[in-house]
Amino acid sequence: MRMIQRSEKRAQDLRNRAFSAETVRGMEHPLLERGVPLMRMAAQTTAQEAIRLLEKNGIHVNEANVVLLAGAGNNGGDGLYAAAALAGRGATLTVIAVGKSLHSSALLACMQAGGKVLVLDPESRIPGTSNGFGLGEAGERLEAALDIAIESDLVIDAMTGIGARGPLRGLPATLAQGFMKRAGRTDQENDDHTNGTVPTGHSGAPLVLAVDTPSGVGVDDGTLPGIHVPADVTMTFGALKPCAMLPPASYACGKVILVDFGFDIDGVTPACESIGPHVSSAIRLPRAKDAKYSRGVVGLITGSARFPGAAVLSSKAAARANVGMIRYLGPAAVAGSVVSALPEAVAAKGHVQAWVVGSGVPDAQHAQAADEQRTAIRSLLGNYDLGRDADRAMNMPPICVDAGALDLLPRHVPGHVVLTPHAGELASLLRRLDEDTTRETVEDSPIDCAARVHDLTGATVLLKGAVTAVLGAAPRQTGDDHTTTVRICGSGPAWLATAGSGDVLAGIMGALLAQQDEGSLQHDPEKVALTAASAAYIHGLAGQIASGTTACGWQPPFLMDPAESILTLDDPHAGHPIIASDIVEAIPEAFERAMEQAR
Ligand SMILES: NC(=O)C1=CN([C@@H]2O[C@H](COP(=O)(O)OP(=O)(O)OC[C@H]3O[C@@H](n4cnc5c(N)ncnc54)[C@H](OP(=O)(O)O)[C@@H]3O)[C@@H](O)[C@H]2O)[C@@H](O)CC1
Ligand SMILES: Nc1ncnc2c1ncn2[C@@H]1O[C@H](COP(=O)(O)OP(=O)(O)O)[C@@H](O)[C@H]1O
Ligand SMILES: [K+]
Repeated sequence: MRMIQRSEKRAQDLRNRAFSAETVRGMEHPLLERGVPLMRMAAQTTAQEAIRLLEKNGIHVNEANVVLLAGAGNNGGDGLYAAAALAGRGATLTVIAVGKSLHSSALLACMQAGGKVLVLDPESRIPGTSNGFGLGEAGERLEAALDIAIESDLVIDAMTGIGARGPLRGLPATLAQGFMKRAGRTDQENDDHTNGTVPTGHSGAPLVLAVDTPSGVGVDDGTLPGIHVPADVTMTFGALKPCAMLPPASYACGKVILVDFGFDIDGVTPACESIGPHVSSAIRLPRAKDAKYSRGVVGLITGSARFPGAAVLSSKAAARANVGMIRYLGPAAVAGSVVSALPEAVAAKGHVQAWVVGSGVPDAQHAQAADEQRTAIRSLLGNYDLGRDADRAMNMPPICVDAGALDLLPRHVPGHVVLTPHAGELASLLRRLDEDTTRETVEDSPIDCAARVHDLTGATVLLKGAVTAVLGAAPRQTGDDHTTTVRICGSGPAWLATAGSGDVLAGIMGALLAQQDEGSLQHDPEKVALTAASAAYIHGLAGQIASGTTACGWQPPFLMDPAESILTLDDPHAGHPIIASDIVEAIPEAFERAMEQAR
């Protein structure tokens, strides 16, 4: 098989961009026209990974019991050829046919290699198998299929790939439901399997290898619309699909291996993108002629008598994140704590290049009627109200609106207003905008909900989570009156879920906004989104450094060439607990690493 020619840039683009199913089909087309055997390439690499995965778990392929869940489409075809290769290497193979038909030549290959086929649909017409059984027998066959699947070493899920439409239905849904129940696998458990680690021997249940996409995930929108089969490893072909990048579907993919088919992705618009490779463009290196003011000044109205720590953490984080100075402008008592923890902080008014407001400030529900901080923030945010004075709003410095300031946001603001809610805060924001939303809705459809807030307010929205999503405006395309880019950042380890972590992010955000050339963000929402995502990336990297792990919310996939044999995939160190102050300490090294990664 031919080797793929791949520049470093193409490798980065492949690993950090995901394309819709339709776009992927468009990229497959010219290769299929030229007779490139894509299905064989997909199958061969899948078989290789199956062997590696089994061996990693102490099972040699010729002793392995493998079950293939095969759908009627080409995804089933990929799976059948892969399974045939495993049977050819001595594995005991059972094919469970969930559709009315199977890819005929791939099925033949399986049968010739000694695979047994168990058909579940009484109305199926599959050559070489017994047809025409009744509903009673169908039920028995389903039970038998589940028994075999649960007792196997490896389940290869080839029910649906990019041809999936809507939630899983019919026999694939029933089978998935039964399998998940017997395996005792919950979504929660699979969340724990992300972060680039392959679980070994989870409660004796079989390993799961997904072909192209786990069956049941929302391929294009990254949702989990119903029952699905979470995978330990997903082998995906040609290019990443959004489900391998966007939460919550990305959590169901496990470790992702992308087989490079040689698609020409240059100039093809991705559906979503991970920030990784672009972070350094948001970092302004100090210059010979710099003085502290030209490196950027951050103004903070954060913390409160109740949460003075948030003022300290956000100020310290901003001060460490490559700016010339920070101004702390909260109440005198809190300013005292800030200055004693950070003598570098200036507690006096003056010009700033970016603002951070709201971290550790009470929201409307918890504040006293005349809360000093909220009054100051309300008055500052009023300047960003496009409905009041658009010129003024456009000329204000960029601002990070966090936590308690989110409910003070004017209805229409420019893109250089960056909101940093977590799921609960985004739900409250949507309710304030008259949308009936709960935290659960946001967790189920985070991208959709964040896009909604961006559409309704105009602000750039950074929704925090294990995978953080940034929704901001994209350059307008001809014919479109509005487009939105979806950027994700998955550099943060789960150790970041600790009190004050969000305050640290807000500080880093203010510092990154402040160090962009003055006036450059106000008319460049694309750059704002990139800067916001970069702040989340550095925050995540600092979390990795502080906790001693490289396991994180989203890892770019491993790239594999069809001609390659077996990859070595190391599991990351688990790391150790941290407090928010540890993240602050690690910020300078995170900057260094981000710049090194760009070289
Ligand atoms: N083009 C190529 O040569 C290459 C393609 N490649 C591979 O092909 C895959 C795409 O193949 P595809 O287009 O055949 O669709 P596929 O994912 O098999 O799904 C169709 C089947 O799913 C079923 N189904 C759908 N929705 C469902 C639901 N909600 N619930 C239940 N069932 C549902 C649907 O049933 P139906 O709707 O017809 O009843 C039909 O049976 C791609 O992901 C990659 O793996 C690679 O090998 C590279 C070369
Ligand atoms: N499981 C996780 N994995 C990775 N990062 C996480 C996880 N949970 C939270 N984080 C990150 O930690 C930060 C928590 O912020 P926030 O919810 O505002 O907490 P707090 O208010 O306690 O500071 C966010 O940046 C978020 O993305
Ligand atoms: K699949």
